[in-house]
Amino acid sequence: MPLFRANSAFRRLTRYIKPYNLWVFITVISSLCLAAIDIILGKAIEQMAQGTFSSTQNMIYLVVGMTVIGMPCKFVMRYASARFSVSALRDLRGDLVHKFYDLPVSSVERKFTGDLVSRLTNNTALLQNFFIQQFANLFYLPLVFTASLALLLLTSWKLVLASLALMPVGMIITSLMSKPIEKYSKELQEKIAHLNAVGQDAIGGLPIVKAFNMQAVLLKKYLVITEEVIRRGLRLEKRYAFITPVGVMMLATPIILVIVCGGYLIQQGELNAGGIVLFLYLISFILQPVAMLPTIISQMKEAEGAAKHLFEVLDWPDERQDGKITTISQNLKEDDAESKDDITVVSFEHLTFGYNEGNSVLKDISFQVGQGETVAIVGASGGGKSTIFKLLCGFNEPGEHAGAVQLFGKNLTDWNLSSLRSHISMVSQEPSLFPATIAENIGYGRLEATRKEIVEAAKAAHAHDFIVQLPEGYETLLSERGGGLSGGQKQRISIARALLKNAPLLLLDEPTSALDSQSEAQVQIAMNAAMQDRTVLVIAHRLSTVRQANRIIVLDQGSIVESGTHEELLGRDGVYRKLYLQNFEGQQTEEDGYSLPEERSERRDLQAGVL
Ligand SMILES: Nc1ncnc2c1ncn2[C@@H]1O[C@H](COP(=O)(O)OP(=O)(O)OP(=O)(O)O)[C@@H](O)[C@H]1O
Repeated sequence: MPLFRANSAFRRLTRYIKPYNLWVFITVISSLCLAAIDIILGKAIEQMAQGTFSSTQNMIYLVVGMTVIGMPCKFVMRYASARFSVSALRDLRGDLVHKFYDLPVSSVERKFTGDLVSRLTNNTALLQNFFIQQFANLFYLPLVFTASLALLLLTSWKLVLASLALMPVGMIITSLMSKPIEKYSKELQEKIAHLNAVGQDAIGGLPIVKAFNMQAVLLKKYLVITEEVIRRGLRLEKRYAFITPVGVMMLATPIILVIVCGGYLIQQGELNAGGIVLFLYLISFILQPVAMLPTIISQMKEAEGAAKHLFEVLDWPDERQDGKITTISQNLKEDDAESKDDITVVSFEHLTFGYNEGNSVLKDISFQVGQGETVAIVGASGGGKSTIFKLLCGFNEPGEHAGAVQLFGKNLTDWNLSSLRSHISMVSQEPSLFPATIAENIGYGRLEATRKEIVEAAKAAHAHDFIVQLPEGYETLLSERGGGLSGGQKQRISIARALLKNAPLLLLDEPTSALDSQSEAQVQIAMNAAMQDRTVLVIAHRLSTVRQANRIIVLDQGSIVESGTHEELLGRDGVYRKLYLQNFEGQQTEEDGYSLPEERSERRDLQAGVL
């Protein structure tokens, strides 16, 4: 049967159903009981019509008895099939979410979020509904069909043949018509996923959409995809519409044939009235499965399409799970003070890296960051600053012969990625918040942290004061976009999270978004707290940050063109000086509270072109 052919999506689904075999068993047993009840009643009706049943009173007892047993059977059948379907699909959803976390960041970046969410919600719902609605039928219908057919064949094989003569024709037509349903359904699911992606992005990017008056353009795009969804949906529905009258025809014609041909057989003395009554009662149990067959086959194909779409995700390659290094080597431990200053936390050795073959984003990069050092990376947009961070977090990995990246003295490729990340705190340019309370958002930095530690981290990040002023304080529920909080407040929550994690290496991507000067000053203070006594690599956009750094690395189109302290670099007539003149000189450094008097005069000097 194609349903469970080797490696088919349904076969893979059975793995999810297996743990709930008890509920599957209950579903099967209750559906078989229901089939048995129908057959017993059919037999009794035949005997009644033939006048061979013991008494009318016994018949009533039998009908009432069967109904009393049948009703709970129906309940159990429906509940048990829902029970195993919901449980199995919950596990599958869990595996999918787990899979999303196991996927390399680089491969998820290329996918539409809406598409992944749609697979997780729409496709699993489709499968769940199929199992709830049709699974029991897969047992009930064949049994009731076979038993009814056997009884009717024993009564009059001629009438069986005559009444079901057109059945094979209907089945062939149905089978031919339902063939493309699986393909159509998969294509529809893909389009729905695309539609969800566009819809989700419209909601996520609402401020920008409005600010740029992009509503009309995006709405048009949405409507074009909606049209496409409708077109594909209707193409699928057309198939169902073709199949439905065939089903009706298959249901109606045998009954007419039973009456016409049965009457003829009675005239010929080959059948009695009881036989006709039995036929009219039992034929429905033959016709019902046959009439439902097209729907079941179509829904099955649709479900198979959805399952394939899901298993496709589960088959995407995972991020590597190997790597024997799981902790910082002994020489980095606090108590080993001797060589502390010589310890290299980050080391890039002649690293060349590109996202696409033949297109190097980083070219022959070499630099080191020692323990306790703060190193700032500066450079024009697109120069490769964030790519360095992505490499350090293992989101992307360098090729085999393209130089080396070492963290805490070990090659990136030898590190177990999850362990490596537990040694790194990261604050990204855009604050990343999750749909959870503020306390939870900070607490994600260290799951075992106590409330006291969370509050301390918030205080250190200068977030505590505004948090306690919120009506629900630390229990304020945030949306994933942190609605209700200012940009600077969101950033300080992200910094508090990084502070709580207290990892030995801090990667800090300074926010460039226009925060008002007060917010910016507070974020700056929070950042300084985070940088205190830590090894920090910071993508710097602010003068006060570069001035604090022990060393500045200047990236230009993927290459390190200069490196040194702020003063050293200003002394050279190089890229840094140009950047300084372009970007830093206009900054309101007085407001961040960190500008030095000589900085202001220096700026005047630079403006006058003296330096
Ligand atoms: N996932 C990716 N796939 C392909 N190319 C990428 C990817 N991410 C970045 N790039 C490219 O790599 C180059 C460096 O990007 P990167 O984000 O590292 O620059 P950046 O210096 O951090 O820029 P900015 O200051 O604007 O954030 C750019 O040309 C960018 O287009």
